[in-house]
Amino acid sequence: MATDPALREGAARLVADLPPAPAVWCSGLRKRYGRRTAVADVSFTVGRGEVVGLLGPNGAGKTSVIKMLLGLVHPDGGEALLLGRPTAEPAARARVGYLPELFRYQPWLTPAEVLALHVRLAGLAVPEAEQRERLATVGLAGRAHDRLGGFSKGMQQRLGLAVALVARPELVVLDEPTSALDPLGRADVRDVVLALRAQGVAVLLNSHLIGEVERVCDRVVILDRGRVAAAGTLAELLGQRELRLHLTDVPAAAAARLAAAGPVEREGDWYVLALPADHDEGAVPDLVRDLAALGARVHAVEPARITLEERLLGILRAGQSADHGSPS
Ligand SMILES: Nc1ncnc2c1ncn2[C@@H]1O[C@H](COP(=O)(O)OP(=O)(O)OP(=O)(O)O)[C@@H](O)[C@H]1O
Repeated sequence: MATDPALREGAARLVADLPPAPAVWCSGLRKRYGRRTAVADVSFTVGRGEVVGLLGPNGAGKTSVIKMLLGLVHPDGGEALLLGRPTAEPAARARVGYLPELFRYQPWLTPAEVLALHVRLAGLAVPEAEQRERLATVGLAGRAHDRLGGFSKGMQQRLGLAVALVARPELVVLDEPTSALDPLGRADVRDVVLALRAQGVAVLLNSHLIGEVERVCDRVVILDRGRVAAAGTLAELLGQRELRLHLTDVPAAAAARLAAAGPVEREGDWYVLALPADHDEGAVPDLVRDLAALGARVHAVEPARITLEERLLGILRAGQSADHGSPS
């Protein structure tokens, strides 16, 4: 069938004007190893320039999902696209940097040689100065020409991060990037992730260090037994803000005023009030004024918010008790 060149051009313009495909898109991913289901049903998206944390207990399926996304493990079901291309296409992975959970580089090579090798494998021309910069980013500038045989685990992990960054990726997948790092190294990785986001590079981060995820991630996907147990922005997941009040001599009218403000839990003289998500700015000062006017003695008022760790534990425990309660 002959196609009209004007029509073809118009279609090409339309496609060029579309927003870029997400960095990661997956739907209904499934994987079994023998009789064990590692991944039952996983769908999520990582937008361009977005930092998404993958959380979950041991064996939840995080590494299996990452390997399916990268085309290293063949899924039994579902679909995945990397930067808009099917993961099975090698071209899909050309602009993806990956730091695997377990890896070992050849001990006779130097960091400079490892980076040069990965640049060649990626088929890119990255100048040596830029490769040296990547080593400096991960704190290995002074060790560029030392043999890896004498490197500590943490230094190898730093090199792994440099490898993931060297070929100018548009998406970086980090599987437990800080497991061997000291606190300074962890802070360095945080800075690297934030710098990547500032450059518009998307990051998928699998880490058991929840505080780390809470500090750098825009969104979190929580996996439990091969399924997405919860997903959302930190504001969505941790949305409920709490107010801790230290009160004594609380008359019934003040207790009623407090209860009218939202659900309250009492621990001795401390009252923990869950503020409604849509509370306005005046709600807290109005409450404190009313409590005092009604005769309560107000010793302290502290804002509080549940941590991601508390939320994660709540989700996982709720999943467990739902399972125990359901008929088998
Ligand atoms: N190659 C494999 N062969 C057999 N079983 C596997 C294989 N890889 C993973 N599994 C199983 O699949 C399940 C999910 O494992 P996976 O490594 O994806 O979990 P994870 O969430 O990354 O765990 P962790 O936090 O401990 O690294 C586990 O029960 C694991 O034993």
